[in-house]
Amino acid sequence: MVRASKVSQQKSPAEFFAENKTIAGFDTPAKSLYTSVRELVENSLDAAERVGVLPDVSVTLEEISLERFQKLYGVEAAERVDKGLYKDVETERERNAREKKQKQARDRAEKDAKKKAAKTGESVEDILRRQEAGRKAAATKSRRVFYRLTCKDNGSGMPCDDIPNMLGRVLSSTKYNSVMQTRGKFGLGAKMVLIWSQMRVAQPMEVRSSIAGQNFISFHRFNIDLHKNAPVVREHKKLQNPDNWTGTEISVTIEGNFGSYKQKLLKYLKLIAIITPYASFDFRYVAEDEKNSFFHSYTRRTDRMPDPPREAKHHPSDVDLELLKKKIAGSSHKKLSKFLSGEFSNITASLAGRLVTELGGADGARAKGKGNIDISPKQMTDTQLLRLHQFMQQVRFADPDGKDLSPAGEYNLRLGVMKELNPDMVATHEGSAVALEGHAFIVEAAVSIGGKDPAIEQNQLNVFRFANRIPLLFEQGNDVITKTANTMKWSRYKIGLEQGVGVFVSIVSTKIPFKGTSKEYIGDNDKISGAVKKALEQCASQLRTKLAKREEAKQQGEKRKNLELYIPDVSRAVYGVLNSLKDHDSARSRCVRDAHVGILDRVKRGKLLASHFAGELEKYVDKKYQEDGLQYQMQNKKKNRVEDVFLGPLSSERGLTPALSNGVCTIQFLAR
Ligand SMILES: Nc1ncnc2c1ncn2[C@@H]1O[C@H](COP(=O)(O)OP(=O)(O)OP(=O)(O)O)[C@@H](O)[C@H]1O
Repeated sequence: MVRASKVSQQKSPAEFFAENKTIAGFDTPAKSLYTSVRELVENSLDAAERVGVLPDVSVTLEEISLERFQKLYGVEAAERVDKGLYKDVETERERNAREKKQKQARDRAEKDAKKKAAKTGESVEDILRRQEAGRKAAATKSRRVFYRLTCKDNGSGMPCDDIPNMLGRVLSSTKYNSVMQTRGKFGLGAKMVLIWSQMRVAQPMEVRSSIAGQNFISFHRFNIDLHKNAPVVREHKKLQNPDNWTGTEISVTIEGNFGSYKQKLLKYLKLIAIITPYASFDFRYVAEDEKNSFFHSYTRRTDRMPDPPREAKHHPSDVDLELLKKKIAGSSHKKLSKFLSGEFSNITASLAGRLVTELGGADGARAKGKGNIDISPKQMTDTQLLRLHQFMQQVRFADPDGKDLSPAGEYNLRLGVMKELNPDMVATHEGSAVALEGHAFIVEAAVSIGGKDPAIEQNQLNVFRFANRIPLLFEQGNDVITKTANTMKWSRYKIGLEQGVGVFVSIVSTKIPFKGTSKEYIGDNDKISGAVKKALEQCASQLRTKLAKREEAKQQGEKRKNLELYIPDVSRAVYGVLNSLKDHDSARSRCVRDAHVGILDRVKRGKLLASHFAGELEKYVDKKYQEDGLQYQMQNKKKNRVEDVFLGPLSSERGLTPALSNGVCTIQFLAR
């Protein structure tokens, strides 16, 4: 018989997430390293944008080998005496088994290498050497490695007293209680970085931060007491701030595996640079072996930051009873109608009046002559509240308009794609706001064709997803954006995949319906899918027009080239005929009209050569194509065709002198 445990147990949120860290994106050491960088970078961007500052974010990742880690933190292993205790010391049996296995693997590899060599012409030795290098690299990847991760920004900074709570207490955030587009959402990310550190490294997090107008930098070192879900501050001091720096620098030591996630991490940074071209990102990797260190800089390409997102009110259709009670408790409205119009979006004063009258009737108050229900919300009984909530679910409210959202904007999206990937062609579109469960969302998209960047693979659709301007890199196949992009009939728009097509979709909303707390993908949803499709179709139609124009220009060019090809032969032939006629008087009288006598004379005197004919023919071809071009433009004018023209930013940075361009031409201003 199994006895039910009599002792009831509770778990703090910190303990829960420590035990279930996978749901927050902290799976393996490699993924945890990636997620840690991501969480800190996204907090930095939120912090800068919140105060309207162009973000400068720098990330440093310093590799710390196991040996150095042990020395650094004084945990060097004592000399081994009882060797049998250690799992990395082989027993006799284990060694024999390993050697046997290795021999079998070697024999197999040799056999395979011989087969491959016969096929490819490569030498067996080369193949084996490469395999050995691969094995060594895999062995390196499986070694335990630690990293000192530091992320510094120029954002809002954090009030000194808030730091331990905001970063050392799970489920604490300044982004709760507001209906607002933010990257952060759960009040979890930075704390998970510390919890991950505590689980493998047990070192505190260090935070330096200063807010505007503060003449010192606050410094904190702290851990989380998982059981109490509370910060444990180990050191707190005020440092001098001679440069009046505002921002935050968070530093933590974690276990990780950069080798396995290097490409993922760099892709993440590239994508975040695409969607935030007004930010500058530095990524410095400091390896144990200096030659493996590197530095990547993603430069700011515009000072035009999207208007920051604004706090919106809750939409009445997305309000549950608990939220209703909370809002009532926190409000000072004396009348229900004022409460409704003051606290919720899409309820005007007149609608609030209608709602209250209707509610009074339905509630029986009006029918019983007890006056209406426009009382203080705080005096409402539980039944009245339940009734109000149900009523709010039945009423048809206008959708939220999305005015408080902050999409990257077509300009930024185009600029980001151009600066990071430099494709041959790109089209962008920003859709209008759509509502989903009381939250507005906007889909913006870019579709690119070609380019040499390895991020765009040829012969396929390369889908890049963003949600609230965060790149989403995992669960690609399950995401609504990928699924929608894959159902598009690209050939209908004359878009072939040969050159590699890039599909960039960014969704912003006051509530992104992520699947899970790790914010990795958005599940299937008809409304989102419909809006994504619409945006992609718009981009695809623009590209079809551009491709048609390019094809037309190409054909013109080819025709011209073909004509030009004949010019030398034709000139030589004409000259040859004239040259043979010049001395035959009978021919002159029979075939040559007066007007041509001069030509023959000039040929005879050597004043007219084949090169002159070639020159004239070239002039003719030139003129013809200028006239055709003019005619083409006139036709377009008649059809009142308007071309999109884009003006690049005035910047002295390399490769970005301002340019006016459309599908036909580019005017480049040279900065002097
Ligand atoms: N670099 C920073 N600058 C200013 N404030 C910060 C910074 N990093 C974190 N914060 C503050 O700490 C809070 C907690 O951050 P945390 O990453 O734990 O959660 P979040 O960003 O609110 O949500 P999510 O778990 O979805 O990322 C944030 O809401 C923010 O107020």
